[in-house]
Amino acid sequence: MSHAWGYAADNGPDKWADSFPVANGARQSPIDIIPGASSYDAGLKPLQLKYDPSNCLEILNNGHSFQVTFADDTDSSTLKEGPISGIYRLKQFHFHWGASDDKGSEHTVAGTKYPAELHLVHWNTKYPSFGEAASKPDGLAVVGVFLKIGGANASLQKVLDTFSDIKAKGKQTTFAGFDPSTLLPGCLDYWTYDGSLTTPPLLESVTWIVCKESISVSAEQMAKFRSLLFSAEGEKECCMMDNYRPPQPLKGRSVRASFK
Ligand SMILES: O=C(O)Cc1ccc(OCc2ccccc2)cc1
Ligand SMILES: [Zn+2]
Repeated sequence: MSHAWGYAADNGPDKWADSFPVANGARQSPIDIIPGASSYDAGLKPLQLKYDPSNCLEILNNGHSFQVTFADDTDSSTLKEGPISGIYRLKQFHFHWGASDDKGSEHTVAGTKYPAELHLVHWNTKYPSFGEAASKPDGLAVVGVFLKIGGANASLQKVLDTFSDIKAKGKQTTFAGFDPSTLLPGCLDYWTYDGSLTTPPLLESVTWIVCKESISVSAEQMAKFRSLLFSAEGEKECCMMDNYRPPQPLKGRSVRASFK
């Protein structure tokens, strides 16, 4: 791929293997989760998520999604327990979504697509930094949460209210004091499997933790997601939507469930 990766026909998921051969690797993400084929593991612990809103720094349009970035120089916003060992620090969260409400999530559940999926990205503090951790098989842990059309989500609205400041690629603005735990479902039952980043460089370093329960988003709020741009200021406007990779081959991996 001579030009940067994206989600269009000429630089999208079907083309990523040209520049990132690991795209055809043994532990790629996302996957289609088939509940009946997952195995309940009584040894899986409940997730221990503790986030400090004062770590929330800014929100950025990176041209692929928007992301909310956190200070990760201390253990004040962490993921522990669940399927992982040790302490993983929250680095950022972002979303993937569709052009319409019938698609947009990366993981699917027995073929069902959700309109969007939230990813909370954490890195293993046994490594010195996110960048170092991202290249290790146990380096990252991403909590995935499905968004389902329903009532408006007041917590999500705080994020959407910043969009006028970050409409174009490369725009960022201060976003302080946001508590990401307000975006989590009430029940933290999950599926877990070994996978990868779902965007280039597609590194096979992610322990995926996908919540069974979704959070709500209104159709009007989903329309707001689609008002962001893939394009930078001064470029031909291209609305940000369908920024999801489709499910990848399981290649013999097992998916464990924390619930019966
Ligand atoms: O949640 C996902 O989509 C996986 C994912 C998680 C983190 C992420 O960070 C970008 C990045 C990671 C490693 C190296 C360069 C860039 C990129 C993708
Ligand atoms: Zn993601």
